[in-house]
Amino acid sequence: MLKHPAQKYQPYPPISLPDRRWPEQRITQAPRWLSTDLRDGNQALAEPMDSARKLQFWELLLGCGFKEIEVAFPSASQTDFNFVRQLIEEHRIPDDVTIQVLTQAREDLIVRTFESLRGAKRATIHLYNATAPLFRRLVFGMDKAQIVELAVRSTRQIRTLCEENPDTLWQYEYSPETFCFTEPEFALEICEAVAEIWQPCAERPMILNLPATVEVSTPNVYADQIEYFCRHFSRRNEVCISVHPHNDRGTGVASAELAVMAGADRVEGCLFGNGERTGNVCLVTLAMNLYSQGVSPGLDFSNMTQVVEVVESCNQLPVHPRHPWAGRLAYTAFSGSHQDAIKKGFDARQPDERWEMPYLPVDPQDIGCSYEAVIRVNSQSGKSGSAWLIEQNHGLKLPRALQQDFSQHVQQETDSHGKEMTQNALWQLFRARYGLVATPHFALQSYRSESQQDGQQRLTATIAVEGGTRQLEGQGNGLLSAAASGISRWLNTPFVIKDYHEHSLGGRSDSRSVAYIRCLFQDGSSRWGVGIDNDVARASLQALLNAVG
Ligand SMILES: CC(=O)SCCNC(=O)CCNC(=O)[C@H](O)C(C)(C)COP(=O)(O)OP(=O)(O)OC[C@H]1O[C@@H](n2cnc3c(N)ncnc32)[C@H](O)[C@@H]1OP(=O)(O)O
Ligand SMILES: CC(C)C(=O)C(=O)O
Repeated sequence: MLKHPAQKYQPYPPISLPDRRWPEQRITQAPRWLSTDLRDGNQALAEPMDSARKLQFWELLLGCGFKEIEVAFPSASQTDFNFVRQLIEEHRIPDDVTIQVLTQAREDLIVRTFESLRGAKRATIHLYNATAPLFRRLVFGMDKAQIVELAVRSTRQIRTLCEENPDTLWQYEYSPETFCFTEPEFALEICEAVAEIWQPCAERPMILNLPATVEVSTPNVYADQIEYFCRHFSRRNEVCISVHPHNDRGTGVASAELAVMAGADRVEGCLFGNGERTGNVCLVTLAMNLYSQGVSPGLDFSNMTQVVEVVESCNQLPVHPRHPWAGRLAYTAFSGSHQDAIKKGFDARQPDERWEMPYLPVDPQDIGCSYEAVIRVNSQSGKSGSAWLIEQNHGLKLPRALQQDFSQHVQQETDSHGKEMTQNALWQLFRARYGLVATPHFALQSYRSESQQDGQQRLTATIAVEGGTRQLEGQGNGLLSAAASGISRWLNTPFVIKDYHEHSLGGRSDSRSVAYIRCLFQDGSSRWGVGIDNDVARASLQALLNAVG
């Protein structure tokens, strides 16, 4: 890289709009959406979609609720042409959906484009030509007037062809490609000239699409350009202003949002930001950003996992695991303090309340995800993460001190191999540590307890130990203290019960109880045991045996 990049690169001059109004605006309703996955997305793939993949993507877009879909560049390839024919001839286009196709401003290509649309009930013809100085000079070798004439001539041809095919409800879209680095006055001039030919009105709808073909400025500059255009375009009320942000600087989403604040009515983009170079703006992100603010996006991503799978398969490109809202790690916390806050959030949550959840701006269930992936455990995790998983998967509500104790074992384990602990591995570790195994070291077989006249309990129990059995006898002011005194004598190890907790195990079909006991030994060490049984007394006694076993 250069030490002095200014010798090679310069910023595009920002527009002067000191009385800009967009910073005060709020987005309170969704814009019109156009998916260009099957056109701009498709043209950026190493292997463009065949008709089967296009059809699968088309069905997905309909399922998500898109009403405007750019389906092809019909004059580009037979595949694209045939796809448009297939949609029309097989009556695959719902009445409330408009297909859109793109063409260059070239007579033969426009004719071919119209051929592809024969018989369509409604369609948008999308014409583009680049307007920026660099492209005028380098690509077209034309001056401003010639560039305007190119757009005007093609618009006239398109209008004539539309009039010759009155059975289709036509909409016209014109894109001054490279709008974002075209002189603002010239972008206005060429759009005025095109609109003069088309004569937009309710019967002849028109979209002016102002693309950030290559994202070259900060999003506020793009917003200024859009606001300037909206304020100065003479037929503003007769046209729909659309934006088409690319993502070269990684700020495509911000550009689109600020452009909508600046007056844009419509946004073109692709699912998960596929498209030329670093992609088109991601429509999933835009829609979910609105949703997270309580604004209905008019698109449905209730089954986000399926949307990701279909898009990955059609584009043959992966969706990044940390992609906003949709990546498989987008709702996952590995780190301890995040997990702790999330667990507290879920513990405090009341049904039907407004969503207030630390680190989770939307409820993963709204997009079809379970809470399972919300917390995953590795060496960065603390007590709450493991406790959450044990509770979610097995219904055990671990007392705080046991959470801390278990967390140390988890930490040792994850530090030893440096990897994530699966939910199963976590549960196996818990069982092994606290005695929830098929044959505990000391296993309660049977017990009998009697209340004495002096109020004391007398306990007699049979314990399976190392292949044999052992009789245990003890007395105390309750069942557990009777067991503790018997065990102390038997093992010749004095200890006291420091913690005792029990609860029933959740669901109606589950009548079991779980007991948690911590024993404090004379040398200051302490150990936890856990017992689960249909009988709460048996659960407690086994928990005690597990703590000392
Ligand atoms: C920003 C965007 O995404 S725009 C959409 C881009 N998408 C695509 O290009 C995908 C489909 N394109 C294609 O299949 C081909 O480019 C075709 C069929 C359209 C045209 O193919 P070709 O005739 O071989 O031309 P080629 O691809 O080389 O295009 C360059 C020519 O078109 C001209 N051109 C480029 N854009 C336009 C336009 N919008 N209107 C008119 N002419 C244009 C160029 O000036 C150049 O002309 P020249 O050969 O006289 O110098
Ligand atoms: C054709 C236009 C809208 C385009 O794709 C772009 O400018 O990126």
